[in-house]
Amino acid sequence: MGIFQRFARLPLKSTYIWSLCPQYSTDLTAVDRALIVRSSNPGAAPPRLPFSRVTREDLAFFRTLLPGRTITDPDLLKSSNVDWLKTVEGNSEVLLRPKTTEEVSQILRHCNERNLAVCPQGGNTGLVGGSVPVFDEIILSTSLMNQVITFDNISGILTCQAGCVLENLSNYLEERDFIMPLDLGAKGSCHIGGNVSTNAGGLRLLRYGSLRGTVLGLEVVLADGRILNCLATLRKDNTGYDLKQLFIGSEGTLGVITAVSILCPRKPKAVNVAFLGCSSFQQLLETFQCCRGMLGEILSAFEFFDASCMSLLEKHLKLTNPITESPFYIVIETAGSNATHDEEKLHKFLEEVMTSSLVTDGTVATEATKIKALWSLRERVTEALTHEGYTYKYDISLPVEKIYDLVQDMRGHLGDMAKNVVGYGHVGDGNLHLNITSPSKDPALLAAIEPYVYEWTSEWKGSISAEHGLGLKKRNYIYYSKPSEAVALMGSIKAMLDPKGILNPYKTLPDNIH
Ligand SMILES: O=C(O)CC[C@@H](O)C(=O)O
Ligand SMILES: [Zn+2]
Repeated sequence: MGIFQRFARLPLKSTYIWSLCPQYSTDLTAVDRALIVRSSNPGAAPPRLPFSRVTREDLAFFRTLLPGRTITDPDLLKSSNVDWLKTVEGNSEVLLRPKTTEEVSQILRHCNERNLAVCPQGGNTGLVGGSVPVFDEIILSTSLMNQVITFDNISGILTCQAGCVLENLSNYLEERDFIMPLDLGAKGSCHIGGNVSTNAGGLRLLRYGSLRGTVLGLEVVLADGRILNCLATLRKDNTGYDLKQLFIGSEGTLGVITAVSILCPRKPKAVNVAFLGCSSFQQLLETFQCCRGMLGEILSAFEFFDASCMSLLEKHLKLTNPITESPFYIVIETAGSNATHDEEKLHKFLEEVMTSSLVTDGTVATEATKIKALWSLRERVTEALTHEGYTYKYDISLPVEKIYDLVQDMRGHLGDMAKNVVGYGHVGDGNLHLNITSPSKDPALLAAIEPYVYEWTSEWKGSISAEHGLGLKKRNYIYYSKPSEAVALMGSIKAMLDPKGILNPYKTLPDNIH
C-alpha cells in the first residue's frame, strides 16, 4: 500500500486539545510515587495521542513550501527515526528540512492548524530519546539551517542559525581567535540549537558556566507559527522576564529554536592536559580540591572515569592507557593566556599531588595531537560502552563527595545481573554518568535499577538528569527532582505556549500532564 492510500483512510482533522490534568495534592511522595509505579515501565511510550495524520494535502503544502526538502522516502527517513543509541525508534513518514525561520514558522502554523504533531530534531545525538519521534510525528530537522549570521570580534558574540554543527562553529571561531563556551564528545554531529534546547553541559562547564549564562539571545518559533525574536546580543538586559530561559532546556516542547546568540571566550594561548591515576575516589576528590586551589583561574576541566571504563576503551576501541593501571583516571585541562605561567602552576600542582601520593602516576600533554589523544580517552567512553550490548544510562547530579558511592552501591545491589556498572563524568560539576550494561535489553535488570537509582538520588537531594534532559525515557521520573507544584506550573506554561501539545509530545513532561 502506498503512502497516499494509507493517509486517505485517516481522519482529516482531530478536535482533540490537550488539557491540564489538575494535581490537587501537595503530598509529593504518595501521589507522585504512585504515578510513577502505576506504569510497569514509566520510560516506555504512552499510547498515541489523537493528533491528525498527515494527508495528501499536507504533503502538497509541504512540497510547495520546501521543494526537494520534504522527505518521504522510508530509506532516507530511517536514520532520523532512530536515536543515536538505537534504543528508541519512531515511525515518522515525513521529514522536513527548512532553511529559514520563515519556513519553520509556516510549517508550525500549518501543523498547529491541522493538529499535526512535530518532533524538532538537531544532530540527533541525545541520550534520552528526546530527538526522535515516538509515533508518526513530523520530523522538523534543523540540518539546513547552518549559517553563521554575525560574529563580533570585540564582544565575542556569535549569532548563528540553530542547525550549525558545534564543531563547525568551534573551527569558525578558532580561526578568529575565539572558542565556543561548550565542548561535547558529540561535537562532530550535534547542533547548537539542540545543545541549547537540551541545555547541554559538556566538558567546559566548570570554566565557562552553563548555556543559561552564555546564551544571550534566542529566536524561537512558537507552536502556532509566531516568531519570537529575542535574539539580543547584549551582556546585560534586565527588561522584564528572561523568556529565553524557558526555551533553554525545554527540549523543543515549548518552541523551536531557530537562531542563537552566544558569548564566546577568547581562544586560550596555552592549553595543557594532565592525565592522572588515583587509587581511590577519596584521593581523587582531594586531588580536585588541591587542583582548584593551585590552578585557580586556569583550570578549564576536571573529568574522571573508572578502571572499568578504561578496560572497555582498550577492549573495543583499542586505545592505549598512557599510564600505569589505576582504579580511577582524571583528565585535567588548563587554559590560560601565558604558557610559562600556566606550565609553572601545573608543574607545582603535579609535584604536590605526586609527593603527597594523592596521584599514583600521570602524564602531561602540551602539544595538540597528544592533548587530543588524552581527551579521546574520556570522550570516547560512551562509544566504547555501546559495544557491550544494551546500556542503561543515568546522568545524575549529586554532592560531589557522593558521586562514586552510587556506582559502588549499585554494583553491590545488582551483583552479577549486570555485565558492567561503570562511573565517569564531570567531577567539577558534581555530575556522574552511571552506565550499566547487559548483553541485551533486560527488563529484570531494569526493574532492579529503577526506581532504586532515582530513590538513591532523591535521598541525597540530587538531580535525576544533570545535563541530558528528560526526553522520553526519564519524563515520568521528574518528581524525584521537582515538586508537584513545579511540574504543574510547567504544565501550565506548556498549555499556554502550545495548547494543542503538538511540539515534541511524550517528552519532558510526565504522562499525567497533558
Ligand atoms: O554516555 C553518557 O552517559 C554520557 C555522555 C556525555 O554526557 C559525556 O559526558 O561523555
Ligand atoms: Zn556528560
